[in-house]
Formats: sequence, C-alpha cells, structure tokens
Amino acid sequence: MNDILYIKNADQIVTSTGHSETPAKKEAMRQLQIIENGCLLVENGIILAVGDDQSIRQTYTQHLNCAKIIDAKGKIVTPGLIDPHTHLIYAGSREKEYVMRLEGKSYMDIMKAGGGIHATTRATQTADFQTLYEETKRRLDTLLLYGVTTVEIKSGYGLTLEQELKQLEVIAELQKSHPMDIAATFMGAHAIPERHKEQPDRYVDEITEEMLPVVAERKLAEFNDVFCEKGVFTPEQSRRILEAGKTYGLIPKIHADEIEPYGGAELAAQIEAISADHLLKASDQGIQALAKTNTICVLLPGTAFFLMADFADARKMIDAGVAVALSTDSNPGSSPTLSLPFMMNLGCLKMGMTPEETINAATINAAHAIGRAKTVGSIEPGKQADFVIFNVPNYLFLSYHYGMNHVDTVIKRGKIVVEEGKTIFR
Ligand SMILES: N=CN[C@@H](CCC(=O)O)C(=O)O
Ligand SMILES: [Zn+2]
Repeated sequence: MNDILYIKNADQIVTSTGHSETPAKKEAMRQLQIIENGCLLVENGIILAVGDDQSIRQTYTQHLNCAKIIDAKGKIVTPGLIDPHTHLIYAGSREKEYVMRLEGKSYMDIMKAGGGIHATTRATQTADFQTLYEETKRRLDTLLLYGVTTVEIKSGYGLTLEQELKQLEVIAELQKSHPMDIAATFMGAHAIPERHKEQPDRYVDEITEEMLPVVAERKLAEFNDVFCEKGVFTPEQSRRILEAGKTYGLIPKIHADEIEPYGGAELAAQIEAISADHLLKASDQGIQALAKTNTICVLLPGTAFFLMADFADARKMIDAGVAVALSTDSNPGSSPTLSLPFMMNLGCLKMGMTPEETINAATINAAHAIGRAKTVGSIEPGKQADFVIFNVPNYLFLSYHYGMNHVDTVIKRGKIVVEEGKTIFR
C-alpha cells in the first residue's frame, strides 16, 4: 500500500520555485513562493501536489482517504534546510583554544603552534571507528532538530590515507543508517601534517598520487576540498590537488580567502569549483569572476562570528550576481554550532541579506552547492518530501527571532523524524 502524507492548513508554505536546474541569483534570491493556508500531498516520499485544500481534495480524493494527516495551523512549512559545509566527524574539543583566542591569540597562530586543526587531527586519529560514528550520529540528530535534512560532511582530521579513509567510512556507514542525506567530501588537504612541514609539496604528491585514487576507487567521496590559505595550501598547490581530483571524478570545492585575500575566489572561478566557501576576504576581482559562473559562494557567518572576524559581504556578492548559500561550517575550532537558523539571523544582521535571501541560501542554493538541487531544496511536485514545520506565524520569524529553535516537525522522505521538537526515529 502506498504511503500517503497530507499536511494541511499551514499558515504559509514558503519555498523557492523554478531553480532546480540553475541557482537563484540577484533578484531571484529574494523571490519566494508563499502559499497561505497551504496544503501538501506526499506519496511514497515524493511530493505529489502543493496548493490549497479544495483543489487537492478534488484531484486526489482517493489518496486522501488513506493519508496520514498533519494539521499545520498556526505554523509554516519550508523545504528541509540544507547545510552544505561541515566538518562533523571529529573527536575532542578545543575550548582551551577558545579561551586563548579570547585573550588575543589568533586562530592561525594557534594552528602554527601545533594546535587548531592539528589538535583535532590528533584526537580524531586516536578515536576508534565506533566512537566517531556515535559522536557524529549525535551531531546529525541535533542538526535534524534544527531543521536540517541534508548535510555535507568533510574528512580532513586524518591527514594520512588510513585515517582519512576511517573518517570517510564513518560517513558511508551513517549514509546507510541515518535518515539524514549526507554528501561526502574528501579533504585530505585540510592542513599540512607535521611530517611534511619542511616540504609541503611532498604532501601534495601524497594526496594526488596516493590518497585521491583510493578515495575515488572506493567511491567514498563525491567532492574534493582544499584549505587554500596563506600558511596552509598555496593557490598553486590547491589547483594541483583540485585538478587531480577532477581526473578521478571528484568535484572541486575550495576553502577560499577565509583569513587573508589569497586568490582563492579567482581559483574557484577558473577551475569551475561547485562551491567557493568562506570568502571573508575575497577580492573584488574574485567576486566578479565568480559572478560569471554558477559556482555557489557558501558563506559561513558562524565562523566570522566565532573568530571575531569581519563578515563576508553577502550584499555585495548578491548584487554582483553571485549565487550565495549559507552553512554552519560546524567544527570544533572555528564554528562549534549546529544551528543553521542562527546562520540565517547572522546573514541578515551581519551580512546585509534579506530574510528571503537567507531562506533561498539555506535551501535551494545550498542544494546546488552539493549538486542535489534536482531532488531537494524546494517544495515542488516530483521532489523528495523533505520539509520543516516551524512553530511561527510567518517566515520572517526565521531570521527575526534568534538563538531559539522554532522547529516543530521535520519530515524526511515523507516520514516524520522530529515531532514537537523531539527526535522520534530510532
Ligand atoms: N578553515 C579550515 N577549516 C575549518 C576549520 C576547522 C578547524 O578549525 O578545526 C573551517 O572551515 O573553518
Ligand atoms: Zn570548513
């Protein structure tokens, strides 16, 4: 028997439409379809109809006879949120470094002294598979509670073939067992390990010749990411790693211009990366170059907030024609959060975005940043039935209230996974 779900009476159904092929840019980033008193019909995990109660009842009488019904009166429905940039698989924590930063030490100085990413790498290398699996699963559960139904996760706290594979295998296991959709990214190029400190190019060789072929052969990742930053990987090394990944079918992503302007945005445009992420310090030329592409600029305002740095200029980027997405960058050092709605608040308050733009940035454009826009990121017939029901009267509350969680219900592939703000799958 078919599995039918009917959501009715939503004060608003709020979604992007018509951007499953190409991302929303410029004015389109402000456009949302808003259906008042909206209803939604789902069959076997796929959206069948969106509209008003009367027209859906007329066309789908049979379906409604056996449907599970959710009354969303007083609430709104959005697409499941998409978090397209996270470092969720790690062990340990870095609260002592946080205190050091509060006292004036910089993120990069801590990393250069062997802390930062290196500290998390040591903790992650010693953690066994089961521990990493359990800890990451808990983080995925929390993301669902905040309305995220699809997430990207990077490796990058292994920095040896064996340890990177361990992280990617944890992702593969979670892809099988958790309701969250997960996109996997190989990020062996997250830091230069101690053993290659004197000759970083040797590590680039190791990544391109020894790691990438195995990761690709075992089909453990779809994307390949590099931390292109002064003191980490140069633009030239980044290009080598990303071009090598392409030859193995891995799609390039890049951590670009996070701490200093370094040509990362320009490189992303040249190699046609699917996303260029961070961009706090992107040059005007870099932004102009990205505006001519469909590369998604994934902005991570939690990182600027937590590193007490200047925020990326989303307003300038959107006005220039860049497709912007938002993400948590969830990780233990530069952005220890699991709240994508808080990124939407920061998008408005610190990066000049409108509430409408933050919704498109956390749904359809985020889906484009991980190549999933044909199946998720909007509420349109034929797409996967991933929704969030928020307990708010209209969508402005999503970026107006901050530091609160208004998620009431989360539906993943037509199944309820969060109800009354609590996880209900096990
Ligand atoms: N900048 C590089 N990587 C992460 C931080 C990882 C960490 O500090 O552990 C980021 O995107 O912010
Ligand atoms: Zn990152």
